[in-house]
Amino acid sequence: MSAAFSLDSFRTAKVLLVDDEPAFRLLAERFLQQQGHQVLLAADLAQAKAILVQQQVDLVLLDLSLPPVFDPQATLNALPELAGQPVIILTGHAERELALQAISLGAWDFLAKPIDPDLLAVVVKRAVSKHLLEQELNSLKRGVSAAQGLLPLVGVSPALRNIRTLIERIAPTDVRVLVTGPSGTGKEVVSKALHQLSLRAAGPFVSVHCGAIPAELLESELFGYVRGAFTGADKDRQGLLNMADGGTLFLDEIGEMPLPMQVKLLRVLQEGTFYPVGGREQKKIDIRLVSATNAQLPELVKQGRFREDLYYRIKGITLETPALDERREDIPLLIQHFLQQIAAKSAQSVQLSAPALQWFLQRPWPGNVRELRNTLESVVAIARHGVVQLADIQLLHLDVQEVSFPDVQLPPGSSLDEQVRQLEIRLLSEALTAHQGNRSQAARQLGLSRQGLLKKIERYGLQQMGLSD
Ligand SMILES: Nc1ncnc2c1ncn2[C@@H]1O[C@H](COP(=O)(O)OP(=O)(O)OP(=O)(O)O)[C@@H](O)[C@H]1O
Repeated sequence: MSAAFSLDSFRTAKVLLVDDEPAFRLLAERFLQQQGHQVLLAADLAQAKAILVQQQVDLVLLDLSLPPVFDPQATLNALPELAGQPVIILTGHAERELALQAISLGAWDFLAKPIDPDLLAVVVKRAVSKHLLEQELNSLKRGVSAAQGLLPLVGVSPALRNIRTLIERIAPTDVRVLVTGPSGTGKEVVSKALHQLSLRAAGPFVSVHCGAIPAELLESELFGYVRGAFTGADKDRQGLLNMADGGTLFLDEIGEMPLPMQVKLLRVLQEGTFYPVGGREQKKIDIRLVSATNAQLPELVKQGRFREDLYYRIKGITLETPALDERREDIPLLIQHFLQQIAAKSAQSVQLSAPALQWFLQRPWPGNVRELRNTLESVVAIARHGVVQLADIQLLHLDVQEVSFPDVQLPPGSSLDEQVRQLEIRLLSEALTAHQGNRSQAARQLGLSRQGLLKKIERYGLQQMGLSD
């Protein structure tokens, strides 16, 4: 095991002790401090929740019988609100049944009072170590994704750079995000990146295509149902909301959600609770909501097809993924990225001949990145000897005549600097794509020193191209 995982190298753990007996609090506090933990004290649930709003702790020690009602069941009902760190239940012998129930509700362990200090020390250390390890793992995962520059989100255009920066800033928060843009521009990729870089990365990412599920099924799919709720419901079934608990719920094509369902979703977002279809037991969930649409939601609001109150609830921060034709400098990188993916799947290298590459670079892509990817996959499938020729493309696209070299179309009205930047990116990525990411060969073709090429690669963020020496 690497040094990064050694438990001794972890920071001091924060333990929150919730117990109404002042003498027990005092003794337990001293004992836990001697064990090297930092201790926070609360006499009831309200105090405990107030502390948890203010700061993160690594463990909660929770007495079941707390003021003002001293009802262990009431304390148990609050367990989901304490999720986020392990909870150890402290209980009298008579409450053993309740303690077992607590474990089934997600508590980490339970200790019977009077408490054996040695046992307390061991159980606390085990729970705290687990929590710190999980945190370490999450931060390593986030670090890896960040170091890879959000690899799944390929692109060097200003729009893509902007989206990447925003993702890095807002991913660790729970702010709701609405991703808008035409079909196939990467809205789901953006949503997944938000999840991967969030504190919820170890939790589930549940994707729901609101337009693909028939209106009459959407409610039971989202909320789940109880046995007997309708004909055919022969047992309880969890809904997608429940499955996303602790993670991210991605509502794709939210503009297609039927109005009655919008009302129900609004209630979940306002209260954080819902009832399964036919059920009486309220469920509580902790999700981060990311929604996506290719529709103009404000237009749908004006037409009365989308609730205004829901629009403002889901909007949070809006990220826009532009059409591929508005950021054509991303095309060579995307081609290289998809070629590498195809090669990894088929375990053999694939490349485009120069005319084939030009065809890809010159063509409009109304279906955006999805169309580019599908087209690439289909021409690679019919190519021979691992090289796609223009003739292969002609077999599938009868309109292919010939391609012109070099074709440098730049957005009208852009400044000279911007035109030079785009032209450089384009020529560099074309050379790198033509040589399958080999820097030395690309430098030779461009008449640059290797060092000069490396500098430009760094300046334009072209490291994403999967480079070799
Ligand atoms: N920037 C990108 N980097 C890498 N792959 C991308 C990028 N953008 C899109 N893709 C790929 O393009 C395809 C379409 O992307 P995605 O499904 O995220 O688009 P979308 O905008 O959500 O589409 P729709 O509106 O139809 O649901 C996927 O295969 C995805 O992996």
